[in-house]
Amino acid sequence: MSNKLLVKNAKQVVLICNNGEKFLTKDGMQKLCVIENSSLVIGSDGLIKDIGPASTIDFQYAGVLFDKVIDATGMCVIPGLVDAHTHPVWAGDRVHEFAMKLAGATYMDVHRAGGGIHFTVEHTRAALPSTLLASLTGRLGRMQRAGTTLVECKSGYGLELQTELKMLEVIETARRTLPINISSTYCGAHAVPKGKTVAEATTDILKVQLPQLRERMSAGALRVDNIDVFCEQGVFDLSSTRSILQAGLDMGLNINFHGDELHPMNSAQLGAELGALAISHLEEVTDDGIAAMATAKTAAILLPTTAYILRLPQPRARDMLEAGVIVALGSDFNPNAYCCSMPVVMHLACVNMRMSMPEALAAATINAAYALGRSHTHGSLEVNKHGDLLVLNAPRWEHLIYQLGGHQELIRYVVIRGNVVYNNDKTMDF
Ligand SMILES: N=CN[C@@H](CCC(=O)O)C(=O)O
Ligand SMILES: [Zn+2]
Repeated sequence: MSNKLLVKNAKQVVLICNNGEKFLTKDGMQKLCVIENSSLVIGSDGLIKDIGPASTIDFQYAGVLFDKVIDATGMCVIPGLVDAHTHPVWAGDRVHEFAMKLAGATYMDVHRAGGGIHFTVEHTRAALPSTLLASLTGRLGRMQRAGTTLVECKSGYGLELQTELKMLEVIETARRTLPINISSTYCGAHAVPKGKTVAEATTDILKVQLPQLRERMSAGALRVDNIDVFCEQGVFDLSSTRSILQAGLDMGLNINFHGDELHPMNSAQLGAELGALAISHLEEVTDDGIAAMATAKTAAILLPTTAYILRLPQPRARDMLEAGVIVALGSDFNPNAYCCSMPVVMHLACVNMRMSMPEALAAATINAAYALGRSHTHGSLEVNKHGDLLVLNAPRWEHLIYQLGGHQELIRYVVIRGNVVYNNDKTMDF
């Protein structure tokens, strides 16, 4: 059988790491593994078969058949980007709320007034699965064209069994039919539904929603990877968060939840204690929380768009990095933060959170893959990992971050498992 793809003669190939690391911290994030004038081979199984100097690969593969050859002369190759936090299934946009927030309303002002998540819940409950699937497909396509090849997708705009399952089923259909890799998250505790107390909502999740989910998962109808809770004042408190996350863990789900966003809740300490794979947001995390996450190897998924749009204090990326926390990035795509682009997210992380460009790229590849439990197969260009990569029309990879909003011109090809899923022949010469 012929190999799927040869990407030849790239100016730079950014491997990220090359010793099977599952994540990078501290100095490891500063010194990414980059090789020059190199080629990469993806085999018939869609996995990376070989990476090396262009002349060596030319010699070794002389006469070997490839389904496709990309001449990457003058271009760069990086791993496909990993978006570790999105809410992409919903109906009803919130452009009107953006205007309210620009005029001074806070996120919780809008939420308490029955808008925010509640507005989206109302529209998502009423939407047909086919409508949700069509908009999800469009959004995932946009993300893919911006370089995302693995994305976490949450439910959480149902807050009751039927709509939560509808959302997870829509995500499942996307996972089975689209090329983009998906990590699916049950987020039934995204808000306390109108008319219910926290205790009632928690009981519904524990006694109704999770058992039904478990049943569908064991029947093979649904694959769900992670469990999420919005642990926040006025949403789910620490003790209800604990019981929901523990129940998810007992079902085999990875813990990956919203914590310490608007108030210090000790979410980081709770996550570390429960062995959470990741906690998102953390704008209000304490020093103790940071230390607990570093020790537990719980990844911090930082979301630069949230702090930017809501004008919140920035997450303390530098303190986390210095403490040895595994820092990852996500777009937080949702009706509040309408951003599909990880290159924009990396740019914001560098400018507003003071990360370096190598740190941002490590956070958007290997560390984001770790946060989703996928860093053994994704997040770096290493032999036997998935052949998911981007070819950039630029002589140095840093252009993808430096050129704010420039990804539409810079990304020449997006490749998933050796297949070109986006060929941007409109790219201009550098
Ligand atoms: N903070 C909670 N959840 C989302 C926002 C969801 C929404 O506003 O619809 C977030 O991560 O930013
Ligand atoms: Zn979120």
